Amino acid sequence: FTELESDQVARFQEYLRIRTAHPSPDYAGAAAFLLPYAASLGLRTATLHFTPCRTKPLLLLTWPGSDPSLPSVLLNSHIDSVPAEAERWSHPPFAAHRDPATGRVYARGAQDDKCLPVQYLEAIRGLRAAGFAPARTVHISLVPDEEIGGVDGFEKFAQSEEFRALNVGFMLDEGQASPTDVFRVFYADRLVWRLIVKAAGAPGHGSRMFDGAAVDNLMDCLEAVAGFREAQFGMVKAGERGPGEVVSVNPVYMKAGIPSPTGFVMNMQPSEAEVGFDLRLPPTADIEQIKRRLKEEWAPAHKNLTYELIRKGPVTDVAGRPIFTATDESNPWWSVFEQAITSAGGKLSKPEILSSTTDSRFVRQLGIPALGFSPMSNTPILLHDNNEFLEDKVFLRGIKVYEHVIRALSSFKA
Ligand code: MET
Ligand SMILES: [Zn+2]
Ligand SMILES: [Zn+2]
Repeated sequence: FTELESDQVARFQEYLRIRTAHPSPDYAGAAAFLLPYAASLGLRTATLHFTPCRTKPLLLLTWPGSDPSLPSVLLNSHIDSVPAEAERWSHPPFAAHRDPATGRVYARGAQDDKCLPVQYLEAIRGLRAAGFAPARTVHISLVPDEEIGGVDGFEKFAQSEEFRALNVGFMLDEGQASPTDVFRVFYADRLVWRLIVKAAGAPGHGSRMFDGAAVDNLMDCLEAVAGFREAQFGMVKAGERGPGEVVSVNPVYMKAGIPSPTGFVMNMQPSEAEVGFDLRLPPTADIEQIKRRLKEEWAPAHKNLTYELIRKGPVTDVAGRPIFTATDESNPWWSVFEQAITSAGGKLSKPEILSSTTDSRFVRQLGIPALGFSPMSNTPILLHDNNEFLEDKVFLRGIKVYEHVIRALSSFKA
């Protein structure tokens, strides 16, 4: 590595060591790292707040273009991460340990998505060093709370006067790693709902066999959901659909039992039980059909099951259409982006629907095109997983890719 490259990896590690994981993300620590970093590159910086407590800053970094009348380019990244089960990691999740043999940097957020701001900023450093000046203004937004739905983050930002004033023409946001050597790009996200099913039932002695116990009723629900899940997953396994093109429904928590000082009472059947599901739908999926299934098959009232289905975020754009960004000649930003990847020596896979969900949905809802892209090729998909890592060489290559991408997007004149 050159001295610059070693410094770039070191800055990535420094950012990863700031504990921005939920449930108590250190947003102040992240701001104290990112704002002076951006200022040292000559960017304008601003901090926005959308909560009265002002503990959830949204950082806005700006590289002014020579023609401010042109719509701007926005590069987004969320500051927060999901939690980590430290004892199950081979390296501590906030140490950002770099394995000298493989170059892997291990940390919560290494892929999702704390590589991005450092790559954006280092690409700008490279472009400035090369004497490049953008025609369009380039903004970087670093937002709180993406992992918990974005309610106090991008959702409020997208509705704000400050956002409108940016006159955003196109946004790039996080994508997902690619296990092969092509880069993946995403034109839509799945819609995210949370589903909670509660079962009631007759309590009784742990030894007694009877029908209609709460856990028994809940198991009927789980079985019905499992059948549906298997059919959806089957289409992915058979290669008929991409992982973003089916409905996923996965149990993420279960609650039942009567607590005792040593755990749970073993000889009583409880009168309540509960399960939470992460439910995701492709933008064109029929939610009414899912609701019918829920009422009739997954959580029928006659089995003493009740449910709550809560939508997280918008489902259609300003014109009432499913939220997605065009990846054909109708969207000039698409070809500029595609050509920039080629000029960087990269290859793109066929545009996909992201299986997870990002802040892009709030921008697409406004009718502004947005693509999900994280330049991580030859990398296993480890977001929200244990031992999340990104290889130093892959991280550094990403900086070069963004140099091409930012150069092209900010020079593009319609
Ligand atoms: C609950 S909104 C989405 C949060 C996160 N990005 C996910 O896809 O799980
Ligand atoms: Zn993310
Ligand atoms: Zn995530």
